[in-house]
Amino acid sequence: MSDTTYSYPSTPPPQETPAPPPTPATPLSSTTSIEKFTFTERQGDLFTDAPPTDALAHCVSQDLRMGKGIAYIFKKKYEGLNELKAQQCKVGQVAYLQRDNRYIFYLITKYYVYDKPDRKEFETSLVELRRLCEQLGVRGLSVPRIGTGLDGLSLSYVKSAINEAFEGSNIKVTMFYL
Ligand SMILES: Nc1ncnc2c1ncn2[C@@H]1O[C@H](COP(=O)(O)OP(=O)(O)OC[C@H]2O[C@H](OP(=O)(O)O)[C@H](O)[C@@H]2O)[C@@H](O)[C@H]1O
Repeated sequence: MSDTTYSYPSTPPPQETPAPPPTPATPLSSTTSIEKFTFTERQGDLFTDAPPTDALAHCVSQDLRMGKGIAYIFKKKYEGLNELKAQQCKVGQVAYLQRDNRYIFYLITKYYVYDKPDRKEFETSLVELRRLCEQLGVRGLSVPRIGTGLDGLSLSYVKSAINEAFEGSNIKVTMFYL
C-alpha cells in the first residue's frame, strides 16, 4: 500500500499582533529645565547680600512718605520720588523704579503712613507684584520681611501670603532677614 501523504496548506499560526514600536522617550535635553517658584529665607542685608540682578520689593504707604524703617533706606538709596508719584499708584498697586539694571518695587499697602495695612490690600499688592514681575520678565525677587516690622503683620502670615501669591510662577523669591 503506497503511503499517500496529503499535504494540507499549513494553517498559519494565529497572527500575533505586532507589538507597537517603542514610544521614544521624551528627550531630556540639557536645556529642558522647567523653572519653578521657590521661596527661600536667607540671613543677610537685603542691599548688600541680595543677588545684584534680583529685583527688590518693599511696602510703602500711598502718600510715599517712606519716613522710617527700610522704606527710608530705599528712599535715600534709590530716590525717584517724583517718578513714583507720577505713577499715581493706589493701595493694592505697585509702583516701580529701574535702578542699576534691576527693578525696585514699591507695594502700596496702606493709605497713610500712620495706617496699618489690612490683609486684603496686602494680598492684592502681592498679586500685583507677581503680575508685574511676569510682565517685566523678573525671575529673581529679593524682599525683606515685608510688613512684619512697622506694619505689624505676622511673619507666618506674610510668608504664607507670598507663597499663595507666587505659587505656580517661575519666580525665585528670597526673603532676607538681619
Ligand atoms: N537692610 C535690611 N536687610 C534686610 N532686612 C531689613 C533691612 N533693614 C530692615 N530690615 C527688616 O525689614 C523688615 C521690615 O522693615 P520695616 O519695619 O521698615 O517695614 P514694614 O514693611 O514692616 O513697614 C513698612 C511701612 O513702614 C514704613 O514707614 P512708614 O511708617 O509707613 O513711613 C513704610 O512707609 C511702610 O508703610 C523688618 O524686619 C526689618 O528689620
